[in-house]
Amino acid sequence: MTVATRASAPRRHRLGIMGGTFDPIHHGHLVAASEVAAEFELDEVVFVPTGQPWQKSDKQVSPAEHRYLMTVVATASNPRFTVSRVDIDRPGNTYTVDTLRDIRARRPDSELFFITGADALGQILTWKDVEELWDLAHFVGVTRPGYALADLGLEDDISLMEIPAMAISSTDCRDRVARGRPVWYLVPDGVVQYINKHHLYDTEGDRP
Ligand SMILES: Nc1ncnc2c1ncn2[C@@H]1O[C@H](COP(=O)(O)OP(=O)(O)OP(=O)(O)O)[C@@H](O)[C@H]1O
Ligand SMILES: O=C(O)c1ccc[n+]([C@@H]2O[C@H](COP(=O)([O-])O)[C@@H](O)[C@H]2O)c1
Repeated sequence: MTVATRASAPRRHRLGIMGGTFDPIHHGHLVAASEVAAEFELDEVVFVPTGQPWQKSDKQVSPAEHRYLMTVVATASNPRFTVSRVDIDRPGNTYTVDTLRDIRARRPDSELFFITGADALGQILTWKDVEELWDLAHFVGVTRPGYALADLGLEDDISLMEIPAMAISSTDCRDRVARGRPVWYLVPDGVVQYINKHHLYDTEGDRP
């Protein structure tokens, strides 16, 4: 006798995407990715350094290769963390709609989760082609000290999540290096060494 069995659909690969300028990457970014990965049972989180962050065009941003390599150094010890060059290899301004299309094209079998901090989430309605984003990925907004988690009325498309408060910003890390203050324990050790080796941010000639 043969027994008919219904094949259950295989679980789709769950891919988190942590986009950022990462100038430099710090422990706030890493904790956010780790917390969302645990909560949403993600198989992988890909960190995507921006190419040209158009909403930071009034600020000086370090060369993309430095930001990319610091991201590689920072994530190397976590087997579930990877880094993508899609945004830095695409010419022109970086838009998340392009990031998500490119990653979907490369990873068609994955379910995508885009991770943003409360400050970025508060700006999301100003992003290019925002209405297309919800079809490309599920968005997860995480808490960040100093910013309120905006309720955008998009609860079907955006999950909000409280994470351990890490009062760290890349701006503060850059300012610290410029003033000769340490960034040990704010950024991974390898990133401290990378900043030191390449003299990033030390406009006054001081080292981290
Ligand atoms: N301490 C933090 N806690 C939670 N999320 C964060 C934290 N720092 C950054 N993020 C989030 O990580 C993403 C990338 O941030 P980004 O690379 O711009 O870092 P940043 O510290 O905000 O940099 P800058 O100070 O230069 O603006 C954004 O979604 C941002 O909201
Ligand atoms: O798509 C947009 O128009 C857009 C505008 C601003 C920021 N983003 C994305 O938001 C993420 C965080 O950006 P940032 O500038 O806070 O580092 C990063 O992946 C950016 O590409 C995207």
